[in-house]
Amino acid sequence: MRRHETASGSDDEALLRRRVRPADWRQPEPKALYDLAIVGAGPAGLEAAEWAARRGFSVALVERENLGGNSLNAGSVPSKALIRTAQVQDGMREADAFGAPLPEEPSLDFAVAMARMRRIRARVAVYHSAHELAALGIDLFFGAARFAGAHALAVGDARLSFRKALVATGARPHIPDIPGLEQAGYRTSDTVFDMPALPKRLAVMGGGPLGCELGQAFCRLGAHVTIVQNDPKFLPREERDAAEILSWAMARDGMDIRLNTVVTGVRREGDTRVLETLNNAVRGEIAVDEILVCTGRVPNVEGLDLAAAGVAFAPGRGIVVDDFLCSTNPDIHAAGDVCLPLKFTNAAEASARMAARNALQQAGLRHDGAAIPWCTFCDPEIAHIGLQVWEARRRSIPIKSYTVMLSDVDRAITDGQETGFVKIHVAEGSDRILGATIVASRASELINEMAVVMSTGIGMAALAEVVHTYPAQSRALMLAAQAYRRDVDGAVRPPPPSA
Ligand SMILES: Cc1cc2nc3c(=O)[nH]c(=O)nc-3n(C[C@H](O)[C@H](O)[C@H](O)COP(=O)(O)OP(=O)(O)OC[C@H]3O[C@@H](n4cnc5c(N)ncnc54)[C@H](O)[C@@H]3O)c2cc1C
Ligand SMILES: NC(=O)c1ccc[n+]([C@@H]2O[C@H](COP(=O)([O-])OP(=O)(O)OC[C@H]3O[C@@H](n4cnc5c(N)ncnc54)[C@H](O)[C@@H]3O)[C@@H](O)[C@H]2O)c1
Repeated sequence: MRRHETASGSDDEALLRRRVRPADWRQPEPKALYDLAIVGAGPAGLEAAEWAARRGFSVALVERENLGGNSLNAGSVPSKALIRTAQVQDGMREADAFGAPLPEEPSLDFAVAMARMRRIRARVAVYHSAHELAALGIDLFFGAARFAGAHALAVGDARLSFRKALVATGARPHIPDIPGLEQAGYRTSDTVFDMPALPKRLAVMGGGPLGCELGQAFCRLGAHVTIVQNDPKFLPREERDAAEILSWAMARDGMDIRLNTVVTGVRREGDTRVLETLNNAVRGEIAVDEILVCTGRVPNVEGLDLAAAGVAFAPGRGIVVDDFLCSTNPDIHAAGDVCLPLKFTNAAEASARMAARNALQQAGLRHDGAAIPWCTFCDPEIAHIGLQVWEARRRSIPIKSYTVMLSDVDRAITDGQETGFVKIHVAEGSDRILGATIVASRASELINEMAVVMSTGIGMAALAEVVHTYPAQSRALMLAAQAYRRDVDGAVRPPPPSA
């Protein structure tokens, strides 16, 4: 990062546009037949296009908006850039406790924070820019694609004939049908990164990864945030103790938490938006300046004329695919948010690589979400891979869990980041690791060690022997594995007799 950021972001916006949607782009002359035609250039479409082009297949890639899709333009990248500013703010508030008091109260220049986010977005865009893709030999078309038969796409006047196709059209924010919401006005992840000023009062609807990440970030930036979740807990996909730590952390930050609460209506009073809520039988109201809707995402299947290609889809679920990511048309696969229940950038990329290999090389790879790690980038971060405890119970899989609290990990203590735990689930009677949940300041990094361990089949016995750096938070994983060793050994063995 530059030492002195400025609020001027127009150069970065122009740079971003040149990379993700150049104004002077000339559509290529379509080839007679493409090996692979891809609809959508988000993480899934880009991954498949680059994988196939590098192996010599002819590729057409169609994007109706901006290269990079949701992840680059209004998802992972801008959100993490803003979350980093929120962390810096929070760190300054804690500075006294580290013996490094600030000379004055920390303040925030929101315009500079947003300019930094735009600069980062433009910078990251370079890796998959239009010119990079063209240099790889990919025929890139801008425009909305629709199927014009089982083996053809139409983009404006162009007709793209293909041997195989991949639908990677992603998803968009789901907007709940709440009386008055539309008239009152709201933001979603598509528009929140364009906010000109930090709202004084912000209501976040939805306590999934999106609502929790952005809610906590805006709170730390200085907004008064009320988060409304219709479920009894945040992050319903996560284990209860992980979600409870997050609830506690958000409350400590000063967020107003409304669990088990539904918004029944919204009205506008001048510049104020008033949410009418219901918690059990109790009615309430929340007055705010902005509403951020974070209530899930719905797959983009409209306007594709999927019926013309014999591709079935289910409302809410998206394109129907089999275990090999093949749609009901054997020559059309799908990948990413348009067909997966786990809507993450890494899942989109992994599924696209697999779909491309299945389509073009008949690789026969079976898609299995169990190998996908994910993380919610709150403080503390909450990461998971593989089996959940509730899932094991539902499927009657006997498991044993080994937990290490971060407050017992030296590096977490030295850093003052003791909130959280590492929990590894093992198949009972063996050392086979089936899943892990990590709540820690760096859970997004720690979970990748579990991904390596699980994908290579390393068990708890071997993990206990792997030498980790000292002090490091990742030693928590080693300590959990050593707890397993002590468990199976029955007791700590006596030291060997001295020679
Ligand atoms: C705020 C936010 C933060 C997130 N943070 C993370 C994170 O930290 N980590 C993580 O792993 N995931 C995160 N995600 C999720 C992640 O962004 C998505 O899972 C990912 O972008 C999905 O990739 P995709 O390629 O399937 O779809 P998308 O990124 O949605 O791309 C699909 C593309 O298809 C195009 N398209 C659609 N229809 C057509 C058509 N008819 N013709 C041509 N083009 C079309 C769209 O314009 C779009 O560019 C976040 C999401 C949000 C909203
Ligand atoms: N770090 C990450 O990987 C990351 C970050 C942000 C988003 N994402 C992905 O983007 C997608 C969208 O995220 P999301 O959090 O919006 O979706 P989500 O479906 O995971 O969570 C939405 C939450 O909103 C709640 N909800 C639904 N309707 C509501 C209503 N009317 N009022 C109050 N609460 C309501 C639900 O109970 C749910 O917990 C997800 O698939 C997520 O995985 C990932």
